[in-house]
Amino acid sequence: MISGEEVLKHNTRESCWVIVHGQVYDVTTFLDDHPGGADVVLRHAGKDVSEIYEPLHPKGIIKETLNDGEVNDALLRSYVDEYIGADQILGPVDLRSNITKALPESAGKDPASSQEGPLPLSLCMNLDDIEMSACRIMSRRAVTFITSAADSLASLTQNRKDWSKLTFRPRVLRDVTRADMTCHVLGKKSRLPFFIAPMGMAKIANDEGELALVRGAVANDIPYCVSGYSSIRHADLIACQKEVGGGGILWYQLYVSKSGCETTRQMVRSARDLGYEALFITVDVPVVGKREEDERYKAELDYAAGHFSQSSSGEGAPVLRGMHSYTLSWSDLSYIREEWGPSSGPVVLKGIQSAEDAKMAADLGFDGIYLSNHGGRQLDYAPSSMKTLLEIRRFCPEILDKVQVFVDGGVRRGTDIVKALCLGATAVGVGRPFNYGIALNGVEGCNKVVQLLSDEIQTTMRLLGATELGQLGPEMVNSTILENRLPQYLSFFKSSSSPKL
Ligand SMILES: Cc1cc2nc3c(=O)[nH]c(=O)nc-3n(C[C@H](O)[C@H](O)[C@H](O)COP(=O)(O)O)c2cc1C
Repeated sequence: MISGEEVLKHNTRESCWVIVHGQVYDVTTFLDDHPGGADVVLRHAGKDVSEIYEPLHPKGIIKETLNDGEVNDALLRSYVDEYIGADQILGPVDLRSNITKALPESAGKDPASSQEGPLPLSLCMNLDDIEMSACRIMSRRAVTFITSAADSLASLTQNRKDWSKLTFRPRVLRDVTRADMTCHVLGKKSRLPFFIAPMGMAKIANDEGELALVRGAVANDIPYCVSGYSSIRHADLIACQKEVGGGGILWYQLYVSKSGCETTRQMVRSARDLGYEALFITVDVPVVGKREEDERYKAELDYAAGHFSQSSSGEGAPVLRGMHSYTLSWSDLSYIREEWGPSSGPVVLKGIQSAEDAKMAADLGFDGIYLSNHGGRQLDYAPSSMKTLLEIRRFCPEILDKVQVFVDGGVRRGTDIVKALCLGATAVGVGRPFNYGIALNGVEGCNKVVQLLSDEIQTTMRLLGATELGQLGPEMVNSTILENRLPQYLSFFKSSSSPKL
């Protein structure tokens, strides 16, 4: 048994201990690999961090990891095994001793303390109402994490603006009693042509986290692409899907970790064995973008605590934010596909932002491409998914017959979704609004987001003169403004060599 006083002495970068649920861990060597950065751990070094740790990490992630043989969620184990060895569990803390507790932090005033309460869901008329209402009740930490985007926010704002630059060309005098929104995605039928985009750490928005999103996906029979950084164990999400009736479609989103090929293989294997129906490999995060509001928030906490960054990287060291593989290349995708296996379901590349890469993915036989700039969180001034889609239509339209195309970023209206479908998208991803929905009222909030979008899609279809999605086509949209802004010259005109997988 280790006393609380003893643990408190280990509060530096050289020796950093923490207590989680009664166990003392030496996390010194893990500091630089902590996904949230070393500073957040160092701020609480020597203390009992259970209350802060709990909402952000899947239950039992450390304990089960170290409990050999009893782990059934290798997706988590592979990650933690990599960083926390058995010798880093130092033993139970003496509960009679003086234990210093780290309390959940908040920099500045939480929106939750504002006088204005949330709007009841029944008074939310669109996704902007849902966002405004959720931001009134979420902690500042949650608002910061969910809303933040890269640098000058150019990609973030352009995402929304580009949807508004497309206008419709409706046909009238058609019988539109019926408006069938069924769509076929990656070999499955979905009731609606949109899905829940992958977002890590959903527990930051609501205690149920990803479970609320799984329940919502099942209840509405739509796909949910679960983030590899889920704050609920993947095994529990799959179990939940079965418990609530087995509808919906769950896809697994993979981040390739910098810790190497074996970790990645293990994650892919576990996702496959758990029964995820498709693998989405995120390829736009060799490093994490410079999300200044996130960084400001952390800096303010440090400043308030009189704690200054103990970052180990010296001056002049390369800035490689995050813990993803920054060497990931086209040729690495072959081992990932091989591990997933040919009969385990489709494989899609998420984060494609140019016609060249779209063509490369199609030529290499991927089942889908997911055009996305990560909700403006990665490269500032990256193209919106709509610009990339139009670029593909102009420079390599033949690939639209070979791969399914997913788009996301700034989608807040049914009209945005219909525009994307008219121009060749198979289905459309919606991110932040689902986090805002569950923040307001768990699965009910998720259902409300689905209901608002589905109502808007149906109405748009009817007003366009379409009774099923197959009738939507490019002639129903005027995209001239965006087409005039497309690049003139693409690199694949000069290169004949594509990598082979
Ligand atoms: C809070 C948050 C967490 C995210 N986490 C992931 C993730 O774990 N994996 C991933 O591929 N994309 C992630 N994304 C990007 C989304 O999948 C999606 O591309 C983006 O949110 C779409 O833009 P929208 O939020 O404007 O709808 C995240 C986005 C947000 C806002």
